[in-house]
Amino acid sequence: MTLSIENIKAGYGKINVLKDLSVPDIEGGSFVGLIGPNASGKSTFFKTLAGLITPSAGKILIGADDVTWLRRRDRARRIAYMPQAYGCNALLSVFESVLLALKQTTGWRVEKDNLDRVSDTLNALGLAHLANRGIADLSGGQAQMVAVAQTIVRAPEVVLLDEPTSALDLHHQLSILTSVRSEMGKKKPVVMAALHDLNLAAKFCDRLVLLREGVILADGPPDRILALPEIGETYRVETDLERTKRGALYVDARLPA
Ligand SMILES: Nc1ncnc2c1ncn2[C@@H]1O[C@H](COP(=O)(O)OP(=O)(O)OP(=O)(O)O)[C@@H](O)[C@H]1O
Repeated sequence: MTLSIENIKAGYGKINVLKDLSVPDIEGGSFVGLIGPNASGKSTFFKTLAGLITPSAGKILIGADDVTWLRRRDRARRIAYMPQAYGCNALLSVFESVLLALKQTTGWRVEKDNLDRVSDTLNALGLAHLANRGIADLSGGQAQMVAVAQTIVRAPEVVLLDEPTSALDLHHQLSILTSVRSEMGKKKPVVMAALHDLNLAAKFCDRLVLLREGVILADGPPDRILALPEIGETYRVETDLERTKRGALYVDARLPA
């Protein structure tokens, strides 16, 4: 399975945000980082892929299927989206909320298989100990990890995570992205995550797409993209790309003198 995004234009009413945006040939099983400064259009891009915004031009293809005009509910079976704001005050336990996410695009009859799938997802993300907690009573970081569970539980073909680590401490940033990667090993979905931390993006992503003002400036492997002068220009900082002793990429950023 391959996801291809071709010449998408989209925005809000007369406000044009995404200007002819193409991301071709994203192979199933790859983890793509969407990077770019505040207001560059990352969430708008995800909302367009998820069917919450209708593009004025362009195509979204999963394999040979054109899903651009698929109804939102049908599309949700194939593309799961975790928005940036995910708060919930419902009187549901964590387990129930993930089960609800699993069942929202199918009938409501719950099979044992569904319960196993919820348990497996919570286990995989290290959240089993929270299963019976009320979702309204979680910390910000716990709620964010549960939102990731709600997104990946259906094992869709495309997973869109809008800043999945913004509320997480260092340990949980690494553990949630490691778990997402290892879950990907099974069904090989395309995973796209909007990430502000370029070092995390370098560590986990196979490919980075750099967005500025609704235009893609660069698209390629992290070691090439993060070395481009466009990175510093886009974020309005000075950067150097280094390799640590362990071989990891490290973006050293500072404000211009
Ligand atoms: N509902 C809306 N109506 C009008 N304009 C909007 C709406 N939502 C977003 N925008 C505008 O679209 C542009 C892109 O916003 P978007 O949320 O896609 O950026 P982003 O890259 O996700 O930003 P951030 O990193 O700050 O989350 C911004 O100029 C924003 O003000």
